[in-house]
Amino acid sequence: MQRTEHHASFGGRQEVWQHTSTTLGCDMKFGLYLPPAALAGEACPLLYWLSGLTCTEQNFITKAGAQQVAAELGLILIAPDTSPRGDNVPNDPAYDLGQGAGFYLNATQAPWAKNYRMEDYVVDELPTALAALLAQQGVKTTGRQGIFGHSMGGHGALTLALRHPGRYQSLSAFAPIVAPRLVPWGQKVFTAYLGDDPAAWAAHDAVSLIATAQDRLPILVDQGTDDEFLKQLQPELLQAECDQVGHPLTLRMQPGYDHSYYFIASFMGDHLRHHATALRG
Ligand SMILES: N[C@@H](CCC(=O)N[C@@H](CS)C(=O)NCC(=O)O)C(=O)O
Repeated sequence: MQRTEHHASFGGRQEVWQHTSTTLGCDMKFGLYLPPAALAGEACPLLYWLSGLTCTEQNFITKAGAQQVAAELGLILIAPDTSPRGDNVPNDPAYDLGQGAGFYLNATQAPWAKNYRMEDYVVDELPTALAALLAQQGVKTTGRQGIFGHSMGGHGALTLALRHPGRYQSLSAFAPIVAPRLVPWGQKVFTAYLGDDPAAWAAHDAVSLIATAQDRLPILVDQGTDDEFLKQLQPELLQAECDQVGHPLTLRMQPGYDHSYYFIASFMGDHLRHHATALRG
C-alpha cells in the first residue's frame, strides 16, 4: 500500500492510495478522506462512494465538494476507481464498456471474467485492505459503514447494499441506473459481462432486487430533471417498485439539474447528513 497524494483539507486530510488488488489482478487507486475527528483519534464511520462511467478515484475527490461537510460530521470517505486498470486488463474503445465501466459486479464471461470483479473488490478486498491501513495509521472506526454513488455508481451502491444485507447501514444515490436490465447502458454491459441469462441480469438490477430485500434500508435518491441521461436512469421504476413492496424511498426530482458533478455537489451535504444520521445515530 503506497500513498500517492496527501492534501490538508478542512482540518482533515485528503489522500490517494495505491495497492495491488489480487481480486482484480492489477494495481488500483482509491481516495481516502480522513476528517479532523479521525486524525484526533475519535472512532468514525466509513462511507463508500462509487463513481460513474469514465470516472477514476479523482472525480469525486476533486469535484463533489464533500470534504467540508464530511469534516463537520466526522465521516471517513473512501472513493475507489470504477474498474480494473492497465495494459494487461481487457478494454473496449467505447466509454461505456471495459476500463472505466466495471459496473460493480463480478463478470462471468470471457475476456472480462478474470479481472472484472468489482463487486468482490468493493465489498471484500478493499474493506479488508482499508481496515489494515487504518489500524496501521492509528485511525479508529465505529464498525458502521454506508454506501452511495452516482449513475453507474448509484447502481453499484443500490445493488451492493441490496445483495449484501447487513453490510451497510446507510444508502443513497445520485441519478442512479435503477434498472440496468431495461436500458441501453445496462443491456450492453450485462451482455458482455454476464452473458444472456435473465436471472444473472436480475441479480444485479436494483428494481428487481427490491422486492426480496432482507433489509428495508431507507434510500435517498436525488435526480436532476434536466439530466441528459434520464432514459438510462428511469427513477420512476424504482419509485413504483418501492411503493409496491413498502421499501422506504425518498426520491427528490431536482428541477433544472443535469447529470454532472455540479448537480452532485449541490446535494452532497444532504446525502452526507442522511448517512451521518444513520451511521452515528
Ligand atoms: N463522457 C460520456 C458521458 C459520461 C458521463 O457523463 N459520466 C458521468 C458518470 S455516468 C461522469 O461522472 N463523468 C465524469 C465527470 O463529470 O467528472 C459521454 O461521452 O457521453
